[in-house]
Amino acid sequence: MWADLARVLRLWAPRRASLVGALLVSMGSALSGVALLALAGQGVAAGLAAGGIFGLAALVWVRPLVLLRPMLRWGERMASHAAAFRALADTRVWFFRRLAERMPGGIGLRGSGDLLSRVIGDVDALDRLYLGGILPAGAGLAVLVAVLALLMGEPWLMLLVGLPLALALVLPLVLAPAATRAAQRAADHRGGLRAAVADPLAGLEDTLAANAEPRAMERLRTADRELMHSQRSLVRRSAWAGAAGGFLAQLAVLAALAWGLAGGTATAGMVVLALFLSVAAAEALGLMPRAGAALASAAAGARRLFEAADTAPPVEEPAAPAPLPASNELVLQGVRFGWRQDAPVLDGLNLTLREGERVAILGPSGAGKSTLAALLTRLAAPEAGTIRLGGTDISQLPAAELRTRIVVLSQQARLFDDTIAANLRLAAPGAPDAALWRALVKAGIADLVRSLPEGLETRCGEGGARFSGGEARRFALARALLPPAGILILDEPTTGLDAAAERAFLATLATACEGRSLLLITHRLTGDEPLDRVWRLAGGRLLPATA
Ligand SMILES: Nc1ncnc2c1ncn2[C@@H]1O[C@H](COP(=O)(O)OP(=O)(O)OP(=O)(O)O)[C@@H](O)[C@H]1O
Repeated sequence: MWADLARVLRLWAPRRASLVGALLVSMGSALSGVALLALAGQGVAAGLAAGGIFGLAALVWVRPLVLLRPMLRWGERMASHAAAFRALADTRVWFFRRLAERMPGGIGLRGSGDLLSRVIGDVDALDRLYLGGILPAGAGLAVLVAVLALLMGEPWLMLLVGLPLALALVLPLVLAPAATRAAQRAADHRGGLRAAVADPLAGLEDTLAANAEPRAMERLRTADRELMHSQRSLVRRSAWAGAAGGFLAQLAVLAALAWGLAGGTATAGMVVLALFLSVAAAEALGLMPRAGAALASAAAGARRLFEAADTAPPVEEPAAPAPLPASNELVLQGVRFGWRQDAPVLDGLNLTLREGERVAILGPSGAGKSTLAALLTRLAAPEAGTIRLGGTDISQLPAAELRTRIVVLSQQARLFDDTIAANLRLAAPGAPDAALWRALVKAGIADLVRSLPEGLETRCGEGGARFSGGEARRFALARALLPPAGILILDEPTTGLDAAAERAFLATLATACEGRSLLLITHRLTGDEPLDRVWRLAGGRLLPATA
């Protein structure tokens, strides 16, 4: 667990200044509490010794501290939370980027709910490392050092008071590893609960149509029970740790009292000081053992994050990238690839797509057509053979640059819950409205957008729910047409269109793809497609369609 937590700290290195700054404020705040009570203690002790009006000098110093303390408290809260939130935001972006690089090959997680739990819940849990672990430990350490320094004149008293306080400070380090398994279970169950909510809600229509809501509810109840169970175990540990911390703090008070009683009146001044100091330390150190559970939760979150983030990316970026070639000619030679090692989907595939050529690849379901599109956009890499763009092996090209040349309209192209304009600009940020309209015209959906009161600013709804399947498909095509890519791959572009719409769509294809190479991936052809050549994908290879 310590290695995971250390890695989190390394991730937060760019925020070191604000994190350390807030830690110093927190230590200052804790020390001001000690100073306040130490001065009060001295005042009382001086009063006891003089037997009259006591501690006037102490009172002079106490007054500014009375003001300073709440101000430092306020500053500590503000600074520490701001620093922690910034560090968490960085972590979330880092994690999202790592996921995005690994998702195309299938990251092997339990689904979107679990993934969401990792991006939100597990990242949030990391704040306990700082707010629940480092910050109180820093403040506690400062207080302990101050107490020891102030009692140094009486070594035995220092030892008796300091020992239980030091124990309270180190207890979390002992308790945290033991709580890790419970924290891990709680984090996993939280992920399970989110999945149990998100999955049936995402497919609500199917859930209702299959009368499956009682089963979905049962799954939710089970996930809830499991989460409650693991959380209870974690809370139990935290409660025991809290009690242990309280006990150790009281022990320090008791030790000071016992030492005083044993020493008689000669030691009264130091005893009063020690008593006041133990009370001040109890605030900073008494709750310290509970930090063990906080550290365990942070470690569990970190482990789940790194587990997902460290999955091997399906495609490595080139160490020394080659420049984008001028030509858009695509040549595939002897390409072999399988999603599982023992099951090749493509095996010895050859294909040449010349500039401006329009080629169709036919094949039954599962033949590997979409797999080919994934290889061409470097969402996966061939096990053997080469794919060259303008003579350069695409493994030498950065994926992002390659995708400015090769654009795919995938089978599951998705509209996001945003405006039509934002959905289109996903492919070409900064594209002017005129370019959006040109793409909409080419995709044959401009008239519909013109008829909408809010035009380009109309929201699409989640998954494009605001539009029919065919309309959503045309918007996705417009998005694919927007960037000036030389090669367009259309994977089953007419899915969801009726026969008339399909014909109309294919009729627009020639204009839509003007000046670009086209690779049309489909189960069947209608005869309306503007094609130069047709291939059939069978047994992992391409054969002429007539063969
Ligand atoms: N990400 C993936 N992880 C594991 N296996 C995959 C993945 N994508 C595809 N496959 C498998 O690879 C094989 C080819 O799938 P692919 O989607 O390329 O076929 P397809 O020809 O496009 O089929 P369809 O026309 O039904 O879309 C199938 O057996 C499929 O189960």
